[in-house]
Amino acid sequence: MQALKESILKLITETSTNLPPDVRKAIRKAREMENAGTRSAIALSTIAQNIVMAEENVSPICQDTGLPTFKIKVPVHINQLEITRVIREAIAEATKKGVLRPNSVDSLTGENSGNNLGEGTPVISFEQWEKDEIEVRLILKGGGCENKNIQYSLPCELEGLGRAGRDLDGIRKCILHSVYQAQGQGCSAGFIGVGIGGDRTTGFELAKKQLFRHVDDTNPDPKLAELEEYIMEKANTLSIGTMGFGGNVTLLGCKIGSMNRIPASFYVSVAYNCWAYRRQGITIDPKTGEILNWLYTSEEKVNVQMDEDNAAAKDRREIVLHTPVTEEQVRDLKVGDIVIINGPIHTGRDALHKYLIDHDAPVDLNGSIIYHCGPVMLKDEDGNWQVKAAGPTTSIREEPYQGDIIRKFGIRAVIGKGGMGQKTLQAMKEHGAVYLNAIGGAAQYYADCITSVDGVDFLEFGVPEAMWHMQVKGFAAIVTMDAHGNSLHEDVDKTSLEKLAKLKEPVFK
Ligand SMILES: O=C(O)C[C@H](O)C(=O)O
Ligand code: SF4
Repeated sequence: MQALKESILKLITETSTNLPPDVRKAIRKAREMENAGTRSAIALSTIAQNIVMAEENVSPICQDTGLPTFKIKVPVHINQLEITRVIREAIAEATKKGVLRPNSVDSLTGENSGNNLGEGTPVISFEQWEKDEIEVRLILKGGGCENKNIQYSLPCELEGLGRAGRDLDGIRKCILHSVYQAQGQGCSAGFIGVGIGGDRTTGFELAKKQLFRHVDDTNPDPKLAELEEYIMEKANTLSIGTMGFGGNVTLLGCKIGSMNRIPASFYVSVAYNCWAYRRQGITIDPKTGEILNWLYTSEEKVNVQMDEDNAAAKDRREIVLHTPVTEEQVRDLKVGDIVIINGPIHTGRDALHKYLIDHDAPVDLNGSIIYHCGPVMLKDEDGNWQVKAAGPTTSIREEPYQGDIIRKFGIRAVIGKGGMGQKTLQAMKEHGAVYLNAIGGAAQYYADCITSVDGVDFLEFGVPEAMWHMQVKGFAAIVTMDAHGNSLHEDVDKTSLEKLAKLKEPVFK
């Protein structure tokens, strides 16, 4: 199997950089459903642009290339140990090339292995089958949407929907609730895989297995097909929209599987996948290791871009900010404004926020903008850092720290995605700061706005967690929390909960 490593490397590269046609089709359809000029339409336009850039640059669609998970089917005589060894080599090589971000972190020490290899990473599972070829499927599911997975134990009480019993209607309620609770934090509009039954482990496995189905297939079980269709229709009435900006499209796909359970347990497990739904598969010749077929392809090229892409945003103020920013400038901003940033900004996420609580910052952060981002970085031949991908990460993880850090260091704006909570909103009001929502997953689009890397601190935290000092030009984001106590995230949460409550009455008897 000489060619196996090359084939796996191609699979990893294709999965990370080129969104499959069925996913593109779903995004295209979403674009057609949103009205031009709205926040969600603008976000989808950026997403579409990013998809095209990733394919052209052969670079990650999103900087979070997730936990690489391989599902492999082999004929009986195949050596699984050899395949595992080759996959691990290919993963390390893809990381070196910047196709994958180094994402494997020791849970006790926090140390990043630097090559995506470590205890439990990547995930590789085998199954035997009667066919002659090898099938390898890969999913790169990022952390933000993984954090939005949810498991319900029936019966239970659900916000907005009341009691969910041990029947099809209870299952219906859980699935609707799973979409509501994700809000924009998992980079909506998303796809869900649902597993009914099993135990806590096999339920989630079944849910994730659904994510390998084609977006446009029909469930062979007519009851589940009906439920999938119902969820697709109703989830889109919640008006959560792209990135939680409000809008007509909240869910892009719903796939449901069912398995037996034991009498005392009744789980509904939901795996939430962001729009950057990166999964691909190949069949391989077991003699040569060469690729025979790609599993998620189509004859026609699906164009995600539209004529409206250059249309101006309707009724929206566009404000250019040069860093450092003054209190007066941020107090003038309102929810809904588009901000274009020029000048130096600094990245910071989980490790940095924890550190800054009781340490000084390595640079002056007065008037600065902090970007919640863990980029993919590569050093070029001259030893200079190059940004390979740099979209925002989910900000809510910094909620316990952010307010204190804004006050302590005089930060004027935070860029991230998914919004933050009351504690941060309060600090922004008191101190004079804003939250700027960038488009999650648009890692190529934002990498393009970074004109140079001035330096890095805390590289010992690992590439994603380090504090990168960058110069940006034309970096666009939307004000979703302002210094007057307004939060678009709170508003969308509230209205979507009201809409969820409208779906309380039983549907499936
Ligand atoms: O880790 C990241 O860069 C992003 C993450 O996938 C997230 O959605 O928060
Ligand atoms: S940032 Fe968004 S698009 Fe990227 S992996 Fe996380 S949830 Fe997915």
